[in-house]
Amino acid sequence: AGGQDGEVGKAQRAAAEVGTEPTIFSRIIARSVPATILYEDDECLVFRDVAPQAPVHFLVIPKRPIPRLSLVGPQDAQLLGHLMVVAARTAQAEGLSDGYRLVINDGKHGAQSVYHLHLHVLGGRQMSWPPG
Ligand SMILES: CCNC(=O)OC[C@H]1O[C@@H](n2cnc3c(=O)[nH]c(N)nc32)[C@H](O)[C@@H]1O
Repeated sequence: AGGQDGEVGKAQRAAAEVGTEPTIFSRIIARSVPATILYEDDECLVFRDVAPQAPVHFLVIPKRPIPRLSLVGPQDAQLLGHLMVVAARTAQAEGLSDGYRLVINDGKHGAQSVYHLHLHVLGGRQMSWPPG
């Protein structure tokens, strides 16, 4: 969805509000907003994307509300590694044996629209390259 009201437009508006208030993902963690949850532990939550861009499309998020990847430091390495291991294990559980796309969008040019760090896992169809 192009233009100002598409994901990129949403991303540009969201970029202006980074870290000002809790995101929708904090509400999903708190269960005050519903989501189809695939996995949870002390450090992270995995749930299906509300607007799937592939037959399988889920998000892996840390419970700590890190706004975006460009803000992480060495102290986050263990957590970031955990998110990737959980992404891989959940992809396997979702039957993505033919492979999948793992995406982290950072900031305006990355079309990030929710400023709570999240890993996208998309699978179940042939992905293209380069990404748009
Ligand atoms: C567009 C890529 N850049 C990005 O930042 O992705 C954010 C991702 O979060 C998804 N999403 C937004 N609100 C909700 C919600 O209430 N519930 C769920 N289950 N997913 C949501 C949205 O569809 C997008 O893929």
